[in-house]
This record gives sequence, C-alpha cells and structure tokens, in this order.
Amino acid sequence: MMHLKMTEMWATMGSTIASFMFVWAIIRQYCPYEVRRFFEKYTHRVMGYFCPYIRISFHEFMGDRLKRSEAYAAVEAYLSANTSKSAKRLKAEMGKDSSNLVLTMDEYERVTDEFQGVKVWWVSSKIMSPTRSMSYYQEQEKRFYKLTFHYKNRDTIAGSYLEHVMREGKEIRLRNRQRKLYTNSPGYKWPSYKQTMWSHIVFEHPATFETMAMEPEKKKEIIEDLVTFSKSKDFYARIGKAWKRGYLLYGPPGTGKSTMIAAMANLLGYDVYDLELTAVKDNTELRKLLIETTSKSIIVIEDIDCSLDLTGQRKKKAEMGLDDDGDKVNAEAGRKEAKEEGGGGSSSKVTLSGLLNFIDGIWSACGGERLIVFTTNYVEKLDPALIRRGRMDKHIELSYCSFDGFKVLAKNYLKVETHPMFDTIKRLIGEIKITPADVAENLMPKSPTDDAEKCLSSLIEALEEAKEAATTATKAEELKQSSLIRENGELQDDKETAKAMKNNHCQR
Ligand SMILES: Nc1ncnc2c1ncn2[C@@H]1O[C@H](COP(=O)(O)OP(=O)(O)OP(=O)(O)O)[C@@H](O)[C@H]1O
Ligand SMILES: [Mg+2]
Repeated sequence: MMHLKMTEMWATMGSTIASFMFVWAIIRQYCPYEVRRFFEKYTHRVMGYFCPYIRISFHEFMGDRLKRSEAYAAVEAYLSANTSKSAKRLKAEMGKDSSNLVLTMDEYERVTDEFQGVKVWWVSSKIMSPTRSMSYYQEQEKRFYKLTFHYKNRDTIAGSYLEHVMREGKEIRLRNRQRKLYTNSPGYKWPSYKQTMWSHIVFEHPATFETMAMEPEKKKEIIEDLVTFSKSKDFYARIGKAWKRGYLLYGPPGTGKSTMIAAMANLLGYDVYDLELTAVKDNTELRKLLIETTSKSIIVIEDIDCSLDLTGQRKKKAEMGLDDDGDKVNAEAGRKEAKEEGGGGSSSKVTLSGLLNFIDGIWSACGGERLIVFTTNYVEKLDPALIRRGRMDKHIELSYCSFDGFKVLAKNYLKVETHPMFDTIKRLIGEIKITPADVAENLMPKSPTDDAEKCLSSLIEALEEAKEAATTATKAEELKQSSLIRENGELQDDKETAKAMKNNHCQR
C-alpha cells in the first residue's frame, strides 16, 4: 500500500516536472525577454527552497563594461586545461594572438571536477540579453560559466577551490599567451597600439637551454636557479626583498650570451625588454621606462660596457684636470687620458647612479617577478658597483666551446650523437679556443648534399687551421721576446763598454 502511494507520488512529481519543462521550453522559445526573465527569477527562487546546491556564475562581460572579465577568462583557461578531456562536446578556436588551436567546452556542456575530495559541476552556458544599439533594441549573447556544488562544501569551494581555479587559470593564460619583445630604440617603428615608451613585436626566438652548447652541470645549475626564482614569490615577500634577480652574462663574442637570454625567456615564459641605453635621454626617462615594464619579464642591457659612458663622471673630472678627490692635476695629462679612453660620444645623460637606481632603487620593485640581464665582452671594464652581488646576483661566464658543447651542437645541427671523427675533434677542441658560434657555422650544411661527415671534416679543417695559426703566432711572439732580450743584452754590453772606456779615459 505504502509502496503504491510512493509510486503515485513519484509519478505525479515526474509529470509535474515534465509539464513544467514543456512550459519552460515554450517560454524560452517564444516569449519576449522580459517575460523570460520574470519566469526565471521566480523559478530560481522556488527551486532555492528545496535544492541543496549552490551555484556561482562567472559572466564573460559584467554590466555594460567592454572589458572581458578576468575571472571568466581564468575559469575558461582552467577548464580547457583540466576538464576538456572529460567533456564530450568541445569548441575549437584560434588562440588570441597565437597560431595554435584552443579547445574549450561547447555551450551547455557539463563537466565534473574534484578538489580535496569534493565534487563540483561546471556548465558553460549563455543567455540572450537585450542591448541598446543606436536607437533600437537587439539581443546579444552573454556567455557564462556556472559552478554548482553542495551547500555543505561552501567553505571549501568559496575559499580554497576558487582560489585554486583562479591561480591555475591565470598561470595557464600566462603560459599560453603570445610573448613580446619590446625595445625603446627610436630607430624601430614597430606597431604599438597605445602611446608608450616601448614598441613591441611578437617574441619568437627558438633558443632553448636544450639547444645551448655548454657543460651539462652548468646548464642544470642555471635552469634550477631560474626556476627557483620564478617560484619564490612568497620567499621574497618573507625576506622583504623585491622579487627580481640580476644576471651578468660575460664572455667573448659568439659564446651564446644573447642566445641564453632568449632561452631564459622561453624557459620561464617571460617577455623581453631590450633596453637601448644610449637612446635614453636621462635618468628620469630611464625611470619612466622601468615603470612601464610588466611583471614576468626580462630587462636586457646588451654590451653594457659600450652602452654608455658610465665612467663619465671620472672622465669629466679627468678632462678638467681633477683627480678623484677633486684636486687640480696636470690638465693636459687629464685631457689626454680622457681622449684615449674613448670620449663617449653618446648624447644620453644617464649616469651610473641613475642606472644603479634603475636596478635596485625603490622604483625597481614595481611590477615584481623580473630579471635584469647585462651582457658584456669585457667584465673587467665594468664598475664594480654595477655588478656587485645584490645587483647582479649571478655572474655567468660563457666561454669557448668545450667537447660537451660541441656534442650538443652536433646533435642539433647534424642529428649525430657519436661518430668516429669525434675523437679528433675532442683532441683539437682541448688544444685551441673556438667559440660555439664558429663551431656552429662549420657544422651548418652549406649545400643540400652536405652530410654529417662533410660538416665534421669541415670543422676539423677549421680547427687545424686555427691550431696552425695559434702555433705560428706563439712562435712569432717567442721570437719577438727573444730578440727583445738580445737587444736589451747588447744595449747593456754597449753601455758597459762605454763606461769602461770612459773610466780608462779618466784614469789617463
Ligand atoms: N653556447 C651556444 N649554444 C648554442 N649556440 C650558440 C652558442 N653560442 C653561440 N651560438 C650560436 O652562435 C650565434 C651567435 O651567438 P650569440 O649572439 O648568442 O653570441 P653572443 O655571446 O651574444 O655574442 P656577442 O658578444 O657578439 O653579442 C647564435 O646565433 C648561435 O646560433
Ligand atoms: Mg650578443
């Protein structure tokens, strides 16, 4: 009897829901927007009394604002990365600024997600809402994601789950965004959509640490240093230090300094600001440029030793004939010294103290998560204040090609990991100095018929030539030294003979 009553009750409820759904479908299809909104409002209110679930909506555009909601974009990125495998209906779109396809949940698709043992449901949906365009109304699609969860999990979801979704979503967006290469050089007229001091193009350098020729341990150490930095937001906050790190890359030309900067940017997904110091008018302009840089970026000053006359203060003193303490010294000698040092023809008024402020002054903390990289061929020429630890935290020397470096290049260029010619190359590379750029050039096939053997022979030839040139140069130097010694000896003998003759003459 009881069972019969329950069955009847379920049947009645079922038919009520079915009739309700039918009426609702008709309303959605045929009724004007106002009537639909009215029904929606009251149905949600009635359902709210019985339903134990909570819903949170993330609308793409809020109110009349034209800007896309950051929360919606983060949810979209999170869902497309985490739940697109379980969704059955997906939408494929070209990523913004990028060339790859992005898969997101299709409209009205529903997926589940789990967090700390709590199950939640996400639905992608849209509503048609009226917008006033010129003088008439038209309907516009408004997309949103709806999150549903049981009310007993309210604290977990509203607290940690949403924070987790936002954080992950933002990280995914940053990873997938098209990165940019900025410059302040007035020579470049790259497209820029707003009036800023920087112009930019899309950053598309293919260098990675994997393709860099250097000792594996050194490479590993640099990668670990960079990754640790990028994950140390809380650490930097705890020790009260701005979240930035300075790298000084030094070494002879063609050893991979610029290549390493590109590899760093690709590893961390950062933008690159290539700062042309000679084009900066003065310290104020330098500060403005700094303020306009964004987080997750690398600010690069290449060839810092020739970028600016950073020893300018001293040169001016020298030109005026003042010594370091400001005392007057031989004016003529001072002017000569200044001229010999190169003169510094740049019209930039940026000073060393302006640059030091740029690196670690109060303003440098704005934005956070930034690397500052200097490159130079002559580290010994730089002012010690500029590169002391704390400013340039990590000094990396990029040097001549080692055998390990050669193996990386051979793998990149020729796809060979071992070859009988490797032994000869190992011996020669140990004997002479050759830059990775020179090795790379020799390994580059010059015609479609050039195979690995041909390229390796060309490298051996170049190494042998370089060895011969080095031997000849050493011999010439030795010869020069010995003739100098001989000349000095003869001079000494002549002096002694003259002295003896003079003594004889006096005695007489
Ligand atoms: N360590 C390296 N690993 C891989 N390729 C390298 C390396 N060093 C140089 N190369 C190759 O040589 C070319 C020149 O290197 P790069 O411009 O990075 O040198 P650099 O040290 O910046 O030189 P400069 O001091 O003249 O600016 C690069 O295009 C790259 O192909
Ligand atoms: Mg370079």
